[in-house]
Amino acid sequence: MGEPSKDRIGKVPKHQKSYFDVLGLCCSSEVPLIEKILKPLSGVQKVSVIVPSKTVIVVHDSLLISQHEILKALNQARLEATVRAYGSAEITKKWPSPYILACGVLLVVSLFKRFFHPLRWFAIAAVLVGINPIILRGIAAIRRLTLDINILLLIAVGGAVALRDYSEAAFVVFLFTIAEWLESRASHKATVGMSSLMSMAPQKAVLAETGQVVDIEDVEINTIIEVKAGEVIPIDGIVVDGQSEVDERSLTGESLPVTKQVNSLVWAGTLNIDGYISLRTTALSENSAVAKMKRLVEEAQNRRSNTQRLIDSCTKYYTPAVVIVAAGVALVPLVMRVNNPRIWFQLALVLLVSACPCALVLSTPVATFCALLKAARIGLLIKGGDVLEALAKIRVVAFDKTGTITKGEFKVVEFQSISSKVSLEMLLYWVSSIESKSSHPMAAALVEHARSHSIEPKPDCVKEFHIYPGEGIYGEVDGRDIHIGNKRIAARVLCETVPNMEDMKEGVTYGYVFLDMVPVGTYALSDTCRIGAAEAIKELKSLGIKTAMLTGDSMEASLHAQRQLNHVMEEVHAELLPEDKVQLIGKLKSREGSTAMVGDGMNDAPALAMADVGISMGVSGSAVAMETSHITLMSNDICKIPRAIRLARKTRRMIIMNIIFSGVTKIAILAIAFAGRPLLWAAVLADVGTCLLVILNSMTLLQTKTSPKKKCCGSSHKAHMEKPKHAEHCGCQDNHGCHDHRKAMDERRHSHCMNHDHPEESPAHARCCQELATKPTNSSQEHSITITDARHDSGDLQKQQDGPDSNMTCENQTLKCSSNNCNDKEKKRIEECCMGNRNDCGMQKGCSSSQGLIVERRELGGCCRTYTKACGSKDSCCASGRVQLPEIITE
Ligand SMILES: Nc1ncnc2c1ncn2[C@@H]1O[C@H](COP(=O)(O)OP(=O)(O)OP(=O)(O)O)[C@@H](O)[C@H]1O
Ligand SMILES: [Zn+2]
Repeated sequence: MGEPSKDRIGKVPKHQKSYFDVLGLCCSSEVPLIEKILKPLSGVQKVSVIVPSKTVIVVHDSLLISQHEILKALNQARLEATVRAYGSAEITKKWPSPYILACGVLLVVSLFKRFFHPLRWFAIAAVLVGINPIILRGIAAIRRLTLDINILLLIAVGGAVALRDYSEAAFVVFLFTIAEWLESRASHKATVGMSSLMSMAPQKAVLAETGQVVDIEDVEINTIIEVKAGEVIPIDGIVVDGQSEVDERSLTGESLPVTKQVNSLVWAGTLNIDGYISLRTTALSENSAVAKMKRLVEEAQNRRSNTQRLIDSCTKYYTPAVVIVAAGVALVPLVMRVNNPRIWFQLALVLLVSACPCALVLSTPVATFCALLKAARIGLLIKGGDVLEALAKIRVVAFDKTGTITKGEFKVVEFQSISSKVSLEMLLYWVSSIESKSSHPMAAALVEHARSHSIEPKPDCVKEFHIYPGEGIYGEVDGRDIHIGNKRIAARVLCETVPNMEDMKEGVTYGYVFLDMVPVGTYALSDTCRIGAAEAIKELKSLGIKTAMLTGDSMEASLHAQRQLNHVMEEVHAELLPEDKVQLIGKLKSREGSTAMVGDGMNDAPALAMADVGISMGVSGSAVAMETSHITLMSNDICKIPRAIRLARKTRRMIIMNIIFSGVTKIAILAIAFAGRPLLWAAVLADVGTCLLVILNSMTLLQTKTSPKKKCCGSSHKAHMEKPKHAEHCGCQDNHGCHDHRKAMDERRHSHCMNHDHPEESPAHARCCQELATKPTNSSQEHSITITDARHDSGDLQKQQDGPDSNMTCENQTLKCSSNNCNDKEKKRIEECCMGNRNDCGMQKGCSSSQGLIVERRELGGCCRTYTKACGSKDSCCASGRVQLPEIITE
């Protein structure tokens, strides 16, 4: 991170990234040409060519070479390049050029030569009018000593004219130019998708102190910047002032706004919907999550898949080979003075045109490009075509437990001192101080537990600190050696007898605190499964994929999770060290075949790297996991895994289809030609037509839903019938029915609608808010449907986990509450239930004190907000937060 800022201070080289739309970029056989042109230019550092969207990205030193000079170099080669303004995709020509149209008209006129013979000269005119761009590009290709489709076509046209087949020549010119135009129109759509990714983050930021507008590249870490309502957040940061709803769709694919307040993390490229916030930046703009995503998507385009490599290396020999054969077919009969050399000559021309492997070369990259784009739109970052290919072949998916299958939001069920010499306060102080240095999800819960006992952790008092992966942590506080962790850590401190905790609640994770070699404290933590988890796994099963759980947690805790999942997981492996996970992945690979691993933490990174496909959770997840993985789920929604696999399989089918299609048409044309009917126009039509069809076919990947039959939450649920209504309600397009925090989301939407007005944003949205204002009862009813359903989704699981009451009751109560019928007794019950159920309202997570941990705030967004805004007092969170709906609106 130090390097770029040095650059800035020194002001010497200024790296610039320029985007060019290059219309003359027809297939990937032109990629080496463009590289040949640009790479030798001084100041050009990196060139990437994205064929499907006809984009060339150049990283260059703007002092040595300007955008304009690069443009000139490209256009000298007749590549029809234009500079793309930041993020905007140029609208390609709506209509074909007048030359193409004139060419077409002249051609049609010439077809009447049967009735009036001189009309055939119109065909020559058509050729002359239309051929200009082909000639120019052909000349440029010759200068570069390459053989491309333009030259092949020129030979073919010249040959047809020599044979006095004027109409044939005109047909070839017209078909080729019109098809090119069609292609550029088709790929424009892909370009738009691509640039919508690129334009996500704005280029300027506003400094909060001075109001000065600066380039985002010049913003250092820890700068305070401001973002007004309706603006896109320019750089990743932590909110230091204000609160707002933020639309994170561009990053996570989730369409419901997330509430942000002080200490929330916000990401560049997400939209601040309705509030004024100022934030402290946590990254340089080039390292923000969205910049990383952009980089990855761009790199993904350049990473060729195996199929593509195969095709590319074949076509290297294909074109010259066909040209040689064509020359042979034309010349040999001539030399041998056969009777009818004309037919052989025509055959040679057909062969020449067929020598262009355009469609074949396009078939993989275009499909891959569309699939990657589609994936990015639903919040899945796939790092390349080869990953997509590997994903289609997956036989087993292994999941890490904590933070992947489960939410990773632990509750402290039990925390006690077991030594008469150590008070509970002392124990809490030691544990929280040490844990505050750890990023393990358990650490957050323990720290929060101490806070709830009014004990502030003092990380500064921790002298030594060490993490034992899979075991726990060690720290030296005020001269005392403290170990915290599981049974393994007991062995490490040579403590032989671990306190017995068998009578604790089932399914919790036990932990021990050791002072030197003596156990002084015990605790138990519980975690719950993500709501979509069981469905996601079931869906994988329906795709014929095996699933396994690999966890560092105890056997009891993992079996408990397995029970929550209704035993859908085929294998459960517990108490694993990071290296055990790697070994197991290796075993799964050799036993079952291609294996994917899904994980979140640092401990999983080696296993993620070992797997054929490593999938990491979330932008907020560990950076190491994101780097080593092949796929990143931008939201923590594991339902997207079966979706991704479906998309990958579909893409594979698409590619195979494309290859067969383009191959078969070529062979058919050649077969007809050899059978004695060499049709030049048919060869051109087949060539450009297949190109076009391959593009259009791949494009369907962008449009269609990747989960056609079953959504992972189970389509039988009522909520899915409600979804259209729901979607319309807030103006959101994406399906988010199976979202992990459906309920929380709904609350967010709810509070979102209650707390702002911005009709200009989206009419549907405004309608939603109006509806809420005028018909509180109605809307809360709709609200409650979703809640019921969320409970329904996880109903069986929750029952097993918490016994008959708690969660379910709480939700039922809220349900009643929100319909405005709460009596005091009920309210009381709800309060109690909320107290015991932190995930519901976030009360005990420090919401009210506005000092909660960042991650928790992020997760708890909606509730916190409703809560602080509406009721302001701890005890009435769930109870009155929603009941007071109408009042808030009139407020
Ligand atoms: N910071 C910590 N504080 C307390 N205990 C810890 C800590 N880190 C690890 N442990 C203990 O070590 C065990 C294994 O941790 P590890 O990170 O390998 O796996 P995990 O996060 O529990 O589960 P998974 O592998 O499914 O993510 C934990 O279950 C916990 O008991
Ligand atoms: Zn919605």
